[in-house]
Amino acid sequence: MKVALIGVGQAGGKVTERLARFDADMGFGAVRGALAVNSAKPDLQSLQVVDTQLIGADRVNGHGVGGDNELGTEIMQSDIQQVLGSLDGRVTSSAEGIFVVAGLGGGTGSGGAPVLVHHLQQVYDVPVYALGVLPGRNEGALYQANAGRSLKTIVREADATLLIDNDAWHEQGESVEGAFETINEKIARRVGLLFASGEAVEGVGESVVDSSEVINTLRSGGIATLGYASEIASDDSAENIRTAMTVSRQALLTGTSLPDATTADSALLVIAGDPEKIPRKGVEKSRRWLEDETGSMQVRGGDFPLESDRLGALVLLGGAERSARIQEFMERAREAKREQEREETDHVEQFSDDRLENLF
Ligand SMILES: Nc1nc2c(ncn2[C@@H]2O[C@H](COP(=O)(O)OP(=O)(O)OP(=O)(O)O)[C@@H](O)[C@H]2O)c(=O)[nH]1
Repeated sequence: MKVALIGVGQAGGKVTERLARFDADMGFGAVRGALAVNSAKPDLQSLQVVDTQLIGADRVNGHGVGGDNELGTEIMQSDIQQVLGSLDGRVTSSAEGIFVVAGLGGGTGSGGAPVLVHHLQQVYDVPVYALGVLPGRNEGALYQANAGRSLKTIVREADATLLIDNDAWHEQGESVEGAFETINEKIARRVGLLFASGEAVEGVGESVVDSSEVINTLRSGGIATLGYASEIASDDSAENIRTAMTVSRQALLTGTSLPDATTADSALLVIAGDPEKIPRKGVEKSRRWLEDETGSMQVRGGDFPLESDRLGALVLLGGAERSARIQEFMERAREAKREQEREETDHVEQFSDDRLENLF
């Protein structure tokens, strides 16, 4: 799937850069243009391969919005024409979709990404998707509350929102902050493989996945998730039947970007590996298993021929917002918002509390 990427905010920019690099290093050619937009100048200066656009300089002078996502929204609204102008030539006629990438818990990305998606929808005919990063459980209340509001708005505006939970793809024991590098790398590899599905394919066969399958799976709208797992493959494809099943199961159950999200409206199973080693029977079995597990009648599938000694499974779910994980997150975000409001009232009330007398 040929895509144009726009990262908003610090996380958005870093993830976009990783994705663009992975795609270029692998020679896939799926990323057709990449731009990072931010109100913090130093964050943009640290990026090397993507083009950059500073916004809100008149309001925050290149210093970022410090987690104020309402300010992030305002800044994007005021500078939207500049951002759309910078995209001229990047969203070429070859892009089949646009992805707006952002950490939903901060300020610039959280507030700005939904506005950008809204405007892109008016300008471009191709689908506009969001790639949103949810704060981990241990991140503070401000992040949770920001992400709740941002997610609600971006889901309304985007054709689909692919969610990555910051708790999902890091190693046990690693702090979330220390793990950003690991998480970003995994996002780049997994989402990068999804984009490349149907691109740069040699010896196209009937079973090879086409990028329209990705678009059709995302047509369910709402929230999408992506899972991945791989194992060393045997040279004999018959011996890989069990491997195909194992990696498909792991991709959905333990390798997913949004843990515990298994109920979905649609799904796509991509089996990546050396075509000689991909077991047809194993692929069929895995697909039937995925139908049962997701409860979806719309399970698509296809191969992604790759030179590799491993067999990998990518599982994309569309319309996964009914999952318990999303409900749990939204409750966390609402509680964080209530907590913030209580603190604000406490701050005001502590000066009207008459247990301390005024001086005069
Ligand atoms: N996966 C991942 N998440 C990140 C990264 N950097 C920040 N985050 C997450 O993104 C959220 C914060 O968003 P940022 O992108 O840092 O904030 P911003 O949009 O630049 O907004 P301001 O700094 O307030 O202007 C938090 O939930 C972080 O955990 C990163 O490199 N990778």
